Formats: sequence, structure tokens, C-alpha cells
Amino acid sequence: MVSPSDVPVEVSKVFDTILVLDFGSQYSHLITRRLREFNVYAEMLPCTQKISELNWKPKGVILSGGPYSVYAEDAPHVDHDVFKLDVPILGICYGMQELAWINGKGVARGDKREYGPATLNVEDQSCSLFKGVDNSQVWMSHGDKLHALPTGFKIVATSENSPYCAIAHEKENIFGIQFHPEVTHSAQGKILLKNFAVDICQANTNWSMENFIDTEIARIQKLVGPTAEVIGAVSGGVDSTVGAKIMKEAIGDRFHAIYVDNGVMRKNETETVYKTLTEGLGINLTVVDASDLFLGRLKGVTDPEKKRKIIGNTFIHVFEDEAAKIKPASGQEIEYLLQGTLYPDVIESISFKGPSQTIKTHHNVGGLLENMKLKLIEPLRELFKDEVRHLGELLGVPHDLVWRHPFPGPGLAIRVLGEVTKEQVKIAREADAIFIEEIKKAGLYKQISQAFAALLPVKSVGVMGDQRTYEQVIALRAIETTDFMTADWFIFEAAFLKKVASRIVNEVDGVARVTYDITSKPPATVEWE
Ligand SMILES: Nc1ncnc2c1ncn2[C@@H]1O[C@H](COP(=O)(O)OP(=O)(O)OP(=O)(O)O)[C@@H](O)[C@H]1O
Ligand SMILES: O=c1[nH]c(=O)c2[nH+]cn([C@@H]3O[C@H](COP(=O)(O)O)[C@@H](O)[C@H]3O)c2[nH]1
Ligand SMILES: NC(=O)CC[C@H](N)C(=O)O
Ligand SMILES: [Mg+2]
Repeated sequence: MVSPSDVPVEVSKVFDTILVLDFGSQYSHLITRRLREFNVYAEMLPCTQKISELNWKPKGVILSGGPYSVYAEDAPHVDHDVFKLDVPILGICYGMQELAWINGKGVARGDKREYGPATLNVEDQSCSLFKGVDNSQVWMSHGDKLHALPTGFKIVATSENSPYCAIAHEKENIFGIQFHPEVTHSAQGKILLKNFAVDICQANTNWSMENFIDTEIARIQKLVGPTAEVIGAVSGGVDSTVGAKIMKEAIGDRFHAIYVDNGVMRKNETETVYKTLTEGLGINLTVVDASDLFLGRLKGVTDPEKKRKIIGNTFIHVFEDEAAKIKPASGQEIEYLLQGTLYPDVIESISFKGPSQTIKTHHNVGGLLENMKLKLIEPLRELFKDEVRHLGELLGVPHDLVWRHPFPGPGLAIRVLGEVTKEQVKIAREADAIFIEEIKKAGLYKQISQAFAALLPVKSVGVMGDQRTYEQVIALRAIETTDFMTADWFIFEAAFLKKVASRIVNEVDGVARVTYDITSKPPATVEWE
């Protein structure tokens, strides 16, 4: 067990860390992922990071790819102090072009753009970066290229279109590669990244989830101290539950979890979450039944953005009221707030590309509690979703909860299109429960990233038992995705859809028809509102 007094408060001070400077490539976060896969810790920061403002020293630096051209007027450039760190540097695509630009400016538009597979020819087998890397497929995505060898560098590998496919300045330990080793289409990319991180940078390979749990618990104990208390909003979703479990391990009952029943949760959700979190995981949890308040405020509202804002604001009011009721035994005020922030959220907020257009306002309780003046604890902020799941399994969070599909904060309110009433929520809830039950029975739950039923505000004619019916329509949605930014609809067997449709129409009062949504994201979004 790690003792709190030995542990610095930043993770990058505990583990040897490779710094990834992000120039905006769509693959940047994968560099971090790959390194962690062989137990080297890596952290990504924007390319504009001032090196003098880093309060830790990386073991090595990777400059990522990016959409800009290094020779363009508005192109982003790395802080030249990076060379003063005296650690190995690897430039990938734009990153290599940046190194070449700094060392001689020999970068220009190529006569041929190159997107997709290319064959790597390793010309210099002695280069430490290419140890164990054969002439194999690599993945390219560039329009610019090097037209001259930068001062002090040698050619290490070529490809048909890139005479400077890999270059090295062995004395300075600076390397550049035109292809993307971080994508799985580069067959031996992981070997190359490992050569860089482990052999060249000599980073320790001690990053593991078990180590992470120990250091994280010790870090929290040190941060919070022996008496302070912490609150957190917990939904029963993976992120907040895993966060709560870590807090429980770190400070026991000095962590107060608050679950809000907003009246638009799924079937039996409140009871199940309560049981799992309290009886199963021993978490100190308060359940607040605020369903009348939420449904009252949603009365007559049909606009999706208005619904989201009302729910977001009401969550805050309820949460603040509950937080004020907690009187810590120490007599001190509550000082900290737990948030289930994940690494993708962090990446989004540190991106130097500027804010993208708001498609819909995602509600996040913690993120909105700005004026509460509480200090944040974010134990998951270094992790990706599948790492959080792994962590949950190690912490003994039940398998079903760890693998639960994500459920949005505004809940069924954005799955009941049009006005949200108790009756409408009941129809959506029952249909959703049947759909999910059948998915689980068919063994498809884990293959699908998210599935649900939405209730449409249209009526349609049907016939049941020789009687004319005139009732609403349920739309089923099931998607496959890795990051929820893009998604495709899931292909069910016809017999499966037939069974679900028949059960819903027969068992749920108020439904006359069932449809299956076959739109990808984009152009649609996952949720209907
Ligand atoms: N009903 C709720 N009661 C209390 N807090 C909630 C509730 N719904 C959402 N939250 C808070 O909002 C945060 C964001 O919700 P979000 O759905 O993104 O995450 P999650 O529920 O923890 O995990 P998942 O993405 O797997 O559903 C949660 O982590 C939790 O802090
Ligand atoms: O916590 C959340 N609060 C929200 O307001 C919210 N809106 C959408 N989602 C979830 O985000 C993912 C992408 O959904 P969209 O394509 O509909 O934006 C999907 O997983 C959605 O379920 C939300 N999650
Ligand atoms: N993927 C990249 O980093 C591309 C770099 C640069 N924008 C080019 O087109 O060559
Ligand atoms: Mg959730």
C-alpha cells in the first residue's frame, strides 16, 4: 500500500510521463492510449503549452500531427524551450514537419497527397527507433512533405511518396516520422512507440490500474486531509459510481453521495442504484425524490434546449439544497466536490482549436456548480472510458453496472419528444425496459454501445382485437460507436425486431406502432432531442 505522505498531488509526478503536445490531429489522443497500453504513462497538453509553466519534467516529448501547414502564417508552433528540456523528442507527421521547419524550413506542399496505407522501407536498421520494425504497412495522412533533410538529421526510412519518411538526429535524440504509428493500421506502430518511450526515453513501465488505484487513493487522502468532507452527485452511471467507490475507499463515510430522482429515470433505476451503491458498495448515499419538482417545471415545455436547461438548473437547485443539509461531524464546512470528469472531457477543454458549435447543451451537474466555491476532486480525469470500466472491475463494482450503456443526465425527458408528463414518461419507460430486456436476452448488450426507446408525439391508426386504435409511435434506437462523436445504427436480425415490436405494442398501453431508427451520426445525433 502506498502511504499518502509519499505521494505528490499530481499523477505526472508519480509516474514517469511522456508529454504529448497536441497540434490538433484527430489521432492525437491515440498516442496517449498506445503508450499506456504498454504501461508508460502519458499526458497530452495543447501545442501552445509554455514549457516554463510545466511543473513536472517529462521523460520525453511527442509532437502530434495536425491539420495546419507549418509554413502557413497562422500555423501553431512549439515553444522552443522544449529543446532545453534535454529529453528525446519524436515528431509525428505535422510534428516532424515542425522539427524540419525549425531546422532549415524545407517543408512545402507535395505534388501528391497521401491518405491511407503505404509501405515503409527501413533504410537504416541501426536506428534505435526502428529496432524490430520491418518493412511493413504504415498509415499516411498528409499533403505537405519534407523537401530537404534538416540540418544534423539522417534518413532512416523511406516510402514511395516520402523520401524522408523517417529521419533521426541520433546525437540529440530527435526523431521524425511522416506516418502515424498510433493508428492500428500502422502494423508495427506500437513497437516503434515502445522503442521511443521505453528504450530511448527510458520511461518506467509501471503505469497500471492497480498502481493507479493505490496512488489515487493515497493522493486523495493527502489532498483532503484527516477531517474534511466531500460531496458528489452520483447517477448510477459508470463514471460517477467508480468515482464514488474510489472516494469511499479513500475517506469512507466522509464522502456523501447524492442521487437525484428527477422523475425521468428508467424503470426500477432508483431502487437498483440505491441497492447497488449502499448495500453493494457501502457508499454513503442520499436519494432525493425530486420528481414532482422536475415534472412540474417541465410542464408545457416542448423545446429540447429549454428542457435541457430546466433540468440542468433544477439539478443544481436540488443538489445545493441537499448539500446544505449535510452537517459534517467535524463542524467544518464541506470543502470538496467529486466530479466524474474523464480524459476525453479534459482533451475537449484543452483543445486549442477553439470552441466548436453547440449542437445541444449537455447537462453535467458538477460542471455547472461554479459558484459553489468547492474545490474539485476528479479521480478519473486521466482515464478513458474503457480504462474507467477496467478500474471499476478492479474495485469490485458489479459487472452489470460497469458495462451499463451511458444514460444522459436529462434522462427520459429527452426521449419523450414534446411535452413531458408522468403518463408519457411511463410509456417510454415501459417500452425502453422491454427493448433492453430483449437485447440482454439475445446476448447483444455488450456489442451495442447504447440502446433506448424514444416516444414520438404523433398518433397513428392501428387495429387490435378488431378495434380501431389511435395511439403513439415508439422509435427504437441502437448504435455502435467508440467515442459517441460518430455512430452507426446496429444491424439486428429481423426476427429480433419483430419480437420487440410485437411485445411493445401488446404490453405497453398507448403504443400503436414501433419503428427502428436507421440514421447514423452524423447527420443525426444519438438522442432524438
Ligand atoms: N440522477 C442523477 N443524480 C445525481 N447526479 C447525477 C444524476 N444524473 C447525472 N448526474 C451527474 O451528472 C454527471 C454526468 O452524467 P453522465 O451521464 O455523463 O455520467 P455518469 O452518469 O456518471 O456515467 P454514464 O456516462 O455512464 O451515464 C454524473 O457523473 C453525475 O455526477
Ligand atoms: O450526460 C449527458 N447529458 C446530456 O445532456 C446528454 N445528451 C446526450 N448525451 C449522451 O451523449 C452521447 C452523444 O449523444 P448525442 O449524439 O445525442 O449528442 C450519447 O451517449 C447520449 O446519451 C448526454 N449525456
Ligand atoms: N496529419 C498531419 O499531421 C498532416 C500535416 C500537414 N497538415 C499535412 O497535410 O501534411
Ligand atoms: Mg449517466
